[in-house]
Amino acid sequence: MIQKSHSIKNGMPEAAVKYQPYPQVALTDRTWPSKTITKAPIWCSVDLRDGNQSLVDPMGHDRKARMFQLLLDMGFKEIEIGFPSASQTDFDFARWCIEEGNVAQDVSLQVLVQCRPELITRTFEALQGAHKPIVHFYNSTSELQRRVVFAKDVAGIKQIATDAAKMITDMAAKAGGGYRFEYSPESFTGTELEVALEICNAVTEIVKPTPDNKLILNLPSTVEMATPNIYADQIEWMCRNLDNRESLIISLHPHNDRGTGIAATELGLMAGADRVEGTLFGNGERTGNVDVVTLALNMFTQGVDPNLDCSDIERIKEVYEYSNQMVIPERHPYVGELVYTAFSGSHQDAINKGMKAIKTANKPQWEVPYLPIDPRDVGRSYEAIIRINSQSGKGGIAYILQEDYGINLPRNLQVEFREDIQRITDEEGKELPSKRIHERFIERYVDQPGARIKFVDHHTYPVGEHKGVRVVAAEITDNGETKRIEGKGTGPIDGFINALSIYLGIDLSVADYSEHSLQHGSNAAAIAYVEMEHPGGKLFGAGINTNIVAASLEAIVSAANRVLDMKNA
Ligand SMILES: CC(=O)SCCNC(=O)CCNC(=O)[C@H](O)C(C)(C)COP(=O)(O)OP(=O)(O)OC[C@H]1O[C@@H](n2cnc3c(N)ncnc32)[C@H](O)[C@@H]1OP(=O)(O)O
Ligand SMILES: CC(C)C(=O)C(=O)O
Repeated sequence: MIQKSHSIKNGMPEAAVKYQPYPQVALTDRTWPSKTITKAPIWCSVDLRDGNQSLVDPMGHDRKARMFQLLLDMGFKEIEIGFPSASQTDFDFARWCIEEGNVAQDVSLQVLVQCRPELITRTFEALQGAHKPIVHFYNSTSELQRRVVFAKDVAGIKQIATDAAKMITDMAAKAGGGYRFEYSPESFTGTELEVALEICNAVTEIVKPTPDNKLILNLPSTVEMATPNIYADQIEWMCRNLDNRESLIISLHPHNDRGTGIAATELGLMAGADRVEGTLFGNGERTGNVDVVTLALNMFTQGVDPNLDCSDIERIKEVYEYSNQMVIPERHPYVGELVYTAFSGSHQDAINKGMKAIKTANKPQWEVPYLPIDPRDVGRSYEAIIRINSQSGKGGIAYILQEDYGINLPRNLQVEFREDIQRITDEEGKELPSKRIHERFIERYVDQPGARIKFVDHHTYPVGEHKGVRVVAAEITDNGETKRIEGKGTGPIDGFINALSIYLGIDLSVADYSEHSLQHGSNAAAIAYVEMEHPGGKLFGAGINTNIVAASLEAIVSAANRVLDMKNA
């Protein structure tokens, strides 16, 4: 039984009694902090092995085959297809990949095996006929596992690794060569560096790699135990001290127990590693393996070609969800449903302005606030960039009306309409879809069901001796009754507002006016906006018509109706 901690603090056992801090690495002249990642590593997908071994229901043939095809399509050149000595399913899948998988010659199939003779023999059976397969053998080397799991000292653990290395290289030679090898001191992050170095060097001595036929030395963060800088120190230390470094490919295999798998991998690459093993979106044991899609897209957004095709992230997600039978959360980097969406006002305002600026600048560089990547680069659209709820502002509402309906609200109308939308979102406490925002705009400013005044028609004619002044004679309905009204002005807007002011007995004037064509919808209509000054202040009206003058006069009527509503309220 696990001994109970005596002292309790904040309801939990006292941390310093139950857990120990991870030791620092003695590397005062570390160089990785000033390095940058300038090229993609060699990628190896371990979805079909490490990912698969963590699933509630491991993949059968169909789920594996679909994932395998995706990995090939994405451009992985090294794919760990399973642990063929562990199960018939994995054995048969290896045979299928070799015999029917249509694997190009530049792709290496990789399989995992423990350092156990019967499993190694079976692994070679599974690999017969494969082109340059990678035999990946491992044994655990950590202090804890040496003591608790294997009950062996360092020499005994080293012996497990070297015996397997001998057996594997002999079997490969007997089979006529053509194999590649990978060795992992599993639980590396729990292993003293000198011990890991001694065991790795012993394996290297047996495998005898050359610069043309390198050994992959995989240094896994089997369990992530410390901050990412410590992993980077460990990798730099190993890279400096390993024998025959030029004949080695140093590989990372990070897990994500502390939630810093990505950071650890990036720092590990800066520290000198050449290769990364990981899974799509980070499926894997416990909190997962490192997420290779995020890693690749992190590189991409730094201007580095990631050498992995992530251009159809929806397909990657779909296959991930089918094959792993797991669901990707909404906030997952680059792929989550909500990661390209802003609900909050200031973010929406900045995105709206950024998108406009990028269109105007017409430059290839992407620079939109709050969007570190152009969603279209991964096959996502701009549709969901902005969604409206009670946290939203005028910029977001304006963006939606512009993008979805071609309605380009003047700034002061954005402010006015936002107050109306805010009332609704506060009342309902939910997201307001784009369609409802548009319906609300049309109802309030354009259609105005139940409004007192409707515009019907107008014509203008000159006023005898006054140059430039015209009479506007218009037909309107007032609560359904047809009325003829008349006014004077320099143009139809001026004259019509004069006519309405006289008719309603309210002093009205135009404070601002604008219009534009409406590209959306079947009719090529125009929309006009009028900001109307009245004794109680200013407010907006809008009109939509295929005739631009009619649209303007409708906008005046719209504003007048709203003034009347205010007076009656
Ligand atoms: C960190 C990782 O992801 S490592 C990969 C882990 N993946 C898997 O285990 C998935 C597939 N594994 C399996 O299906 C099974 O474990 C098998 C078929 C490989 C082996 O099954 P079994 O022999 O029945 O059982 P089990 O796994 O419990 O064997 C453990 C034994 O192997 C030894 N062992 C474990 N790993 C290794 C290794 N890498 N090299 C040599 N011996 C090992 C253990 O010390 C233990 O020995 P003991 O029986 O003397 O106590
Ligand atoms: C076999 C090794 C590489 C492994 O999966 C791990 O350490 O997590």
